[in-house]
Amino acid sequence: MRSLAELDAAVAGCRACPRLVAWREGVAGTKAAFRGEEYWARPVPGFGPPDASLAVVGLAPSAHGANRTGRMFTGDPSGDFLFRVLHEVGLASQPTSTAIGDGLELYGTRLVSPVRCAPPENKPTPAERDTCRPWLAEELSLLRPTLRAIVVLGAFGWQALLPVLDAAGWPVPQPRPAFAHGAVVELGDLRLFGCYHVSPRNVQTHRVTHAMVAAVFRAATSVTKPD
Ligand SMILES: O=c1cc[nH]c(=O)[nH]1
Repeated sequence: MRSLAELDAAVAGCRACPRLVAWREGVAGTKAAFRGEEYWARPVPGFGPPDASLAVVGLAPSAHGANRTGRMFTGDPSGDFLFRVLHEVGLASQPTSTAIGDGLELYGTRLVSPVRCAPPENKPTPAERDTCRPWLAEELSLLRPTLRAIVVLGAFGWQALLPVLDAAGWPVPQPRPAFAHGAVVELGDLRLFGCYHVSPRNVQTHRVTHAMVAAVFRAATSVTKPD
């Protein structure tokens, strides 16, 4: 079995989905605010320690966020929101995440994604989600010895994750539970928490607020850090 660092390196070299390869590379440098910056423009590995007890499942890197910086949720408005919450609940060393090398550390928490490449309009196809699935499956199996809780940001991540957990032998109920904000599902020694995605649209429409997301992460940390 390879290590998480070896998996991260393999993820970053993936070229399995021609549409996503073309998009992640073609979109680099097209936003005025970041013109002249060198983009990562590759698949984005997970971010956080290999012995994390909490995983956070997002959707996919954004074109000018993680696809630019090479780190999950780093450099986009969703990340700006998420890292403020993670810092507030004691899971991040600082409330901001701007670039690899900015000093940010996550405590017991790993950010993972069902799709590793930035997709057009933030919408991966079902075929792209399925092609990307083995990366998520392998990452979760490497985290398994310490993993006790997963916060899933949005229905896409929920629907991508449950078949992975099922196939890996976690006791996923049938029919599979539906995504909802505030959903909590016990899978033996693992607890899943549903949370609306922290996308700019959800934040601007007040579908999701800082307090709502912080409450989910506090519930999750009560599992991973019971004292
Ligand atoms: O799920 C998401 C959304 C925005 N940025 C990411 O890196 N992941």
